[in-house]
Amino acid sequence: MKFLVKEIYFPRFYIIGDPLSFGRSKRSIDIHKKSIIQLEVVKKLSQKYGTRKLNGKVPKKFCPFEQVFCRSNAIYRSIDGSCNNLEHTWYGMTNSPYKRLLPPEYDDGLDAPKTKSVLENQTLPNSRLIALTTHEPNITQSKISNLFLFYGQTIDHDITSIASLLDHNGIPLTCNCDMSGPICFNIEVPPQDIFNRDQTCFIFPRSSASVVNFDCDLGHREQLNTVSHFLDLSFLYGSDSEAEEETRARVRGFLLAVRIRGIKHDYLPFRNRPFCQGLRPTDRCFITGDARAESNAFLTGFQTVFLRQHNLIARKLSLINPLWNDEKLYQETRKIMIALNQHIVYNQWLPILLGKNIYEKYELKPQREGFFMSYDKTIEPYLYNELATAALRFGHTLIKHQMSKADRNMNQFEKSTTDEFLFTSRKFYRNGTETQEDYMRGLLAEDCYSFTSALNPSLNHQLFQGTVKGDTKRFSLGALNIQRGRDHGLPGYNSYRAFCGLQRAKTFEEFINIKPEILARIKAVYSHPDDVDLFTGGTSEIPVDGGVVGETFACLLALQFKELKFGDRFYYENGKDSRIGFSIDQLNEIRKFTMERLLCNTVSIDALRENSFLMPSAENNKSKECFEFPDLNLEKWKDV
Ligand code: HEM
Ligand SMILES: [Ca+2]
Repeated sequence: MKFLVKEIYFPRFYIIGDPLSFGRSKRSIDIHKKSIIQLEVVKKLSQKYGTRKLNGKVPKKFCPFEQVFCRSNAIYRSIDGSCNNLEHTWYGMTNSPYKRLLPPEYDDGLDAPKTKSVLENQTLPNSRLIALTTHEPNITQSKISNLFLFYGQTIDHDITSIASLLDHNGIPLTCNCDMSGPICFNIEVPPQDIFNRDQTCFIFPRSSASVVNFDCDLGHREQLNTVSHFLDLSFLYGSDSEAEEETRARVRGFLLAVRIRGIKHDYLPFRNRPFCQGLRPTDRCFITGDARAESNAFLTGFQTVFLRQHNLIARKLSLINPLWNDEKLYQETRKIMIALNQHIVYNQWLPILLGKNIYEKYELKPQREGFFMSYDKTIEPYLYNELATAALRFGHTLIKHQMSKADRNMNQFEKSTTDEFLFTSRKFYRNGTETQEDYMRGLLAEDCYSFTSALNPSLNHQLFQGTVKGDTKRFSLGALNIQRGRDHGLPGYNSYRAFCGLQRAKTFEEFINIKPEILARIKAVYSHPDDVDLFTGGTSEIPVDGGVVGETFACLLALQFKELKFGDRFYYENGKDSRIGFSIDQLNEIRKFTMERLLCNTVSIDALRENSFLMPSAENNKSKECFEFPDLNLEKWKDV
């Protein structure tokens, strides 16, 4: 095995030891500190003046954000998303706060996690009790492939990573069961939890705090997104220049990769061993644009697929344009890659997620020809807090308890439970190089669960059991998602129903798009319809016609992806600025590209279903040879 360029000593590191604290960025430390000061002041002011709607700004000295200056003639996206919007240069950039659809409902109106029921003097039910009652596992089948699901996670990692609390050295703050107060919002283990009787709590460090926006308006506790909010493949290229530097090979536009003699595919490069903390000394972990790439084997597979496709395009472009230097090759390849991915998201993934009606209503479908001329600079292309904390987590309910790998003939083998796929990068090389291909083919060969509130037992009862060295603590993903919503002060599910034009329920029975057997579980644990948490209510809905998720999540997701399209100056179809966009010939090449072609190029595979996001049981989804899926003709990028 050899590196594309020599192995370098990388100063930046990710610690793999703490599975809850992925959103790490040293910037968040300063932002958190200043935001906490601001919150204390705002709390005092609101006590004194009795108002929660405070006008005014944080004094400049205490505002963690500064003006972002841009080169007006830049023709490529910046690495952190800044300068996308030329009037509001910070819109959507790395380390900026989430925005919200509805104002938060913190207990004190500003900062304290939500614990109160709408019923006087009552508290919300324990998050773990809800997870036990309503997210109880069951077995379902679907027409959707695991590929659809884990591509979803890959997309999520492009657009959101909630900042965790870090100490001044950048190490995540952790909690123990005796701690409470500003940092820990632990979940008590209820007596009904027969799976976790040996624990007294599930630890829960709160998310890092931010001021409410870049302008530093006085206001409530907000949370911080540590990746660029745009769909710009930041999981591959990084969300800041440090990460970009790590991942680039600085040769012919390539990303750093490992080549193995006699094998045509690239592999993710290794991080030097001292930096794989939490893993065993002989284990290896990878350099990628996103710290979470290690968190499960399928996600690592997708990271590898995108790395391979980047290097394939860079290599071809360097032959077509021999005079282009590394920088030009890298930037042009990155631009094409981001476009290909946006095309797959908008053309193939979203219609399945949302169903035809909502997909069309929100104008998400790419055009068949011509340029898109509706870029709107007034849109703030930020992630909504509600999406990061609830709606984009829809995928958690689709993850099977057991998943298998598949060989070249798509025969499944070696079924393993969810837990066995987590933090398993070491396995990728242990049995030769086929392992990674096997995981990717496994995604194609199997369906995921259908959308119900159920979470598989590994996730709901024993998350991370045994995956993290020296730590036997178990978590519950259901409880974590609910608690995260409360940590962020999210209003209840009923408010989002109303936001999306559904009826606001006055009684549980008015949740008419929730199946009676699920509703019975909700009623058993909640005292009032307004108390139902967004994750729980959203995942309990019957899926929309022809889509994967229910009506409320579909509405939230559609709105988010609409804004990421209309509010992204570099959206691949945008023809308003010819200096930054593609030529019409190039754009038409991108329009030919599909997820199937991506896999044919990057995974050892001979044939694929016409729509690999769907199982063969879906109508007319026949298998096709790879050569039948067109690739883009890079000659259209030849300099003349
Ligand atoms: C084996 C697979 C998976 C595991 C073990 C897992 C586990 C987790 C955990 C522990 C968190 C952090 C929870 C918190 O502290 O608030 C998280 C966050 C999240 N997960 Fe998953 N997840 C998996 C797959 C997926 C999939 C398939 C999707 C979507 C299709 C998804 C979407 C998300 C999103 C959007 C977040 C929030 C990310 C952020 O903004 O920080 N996950 N997941
Ligand atoms: Ca991004």
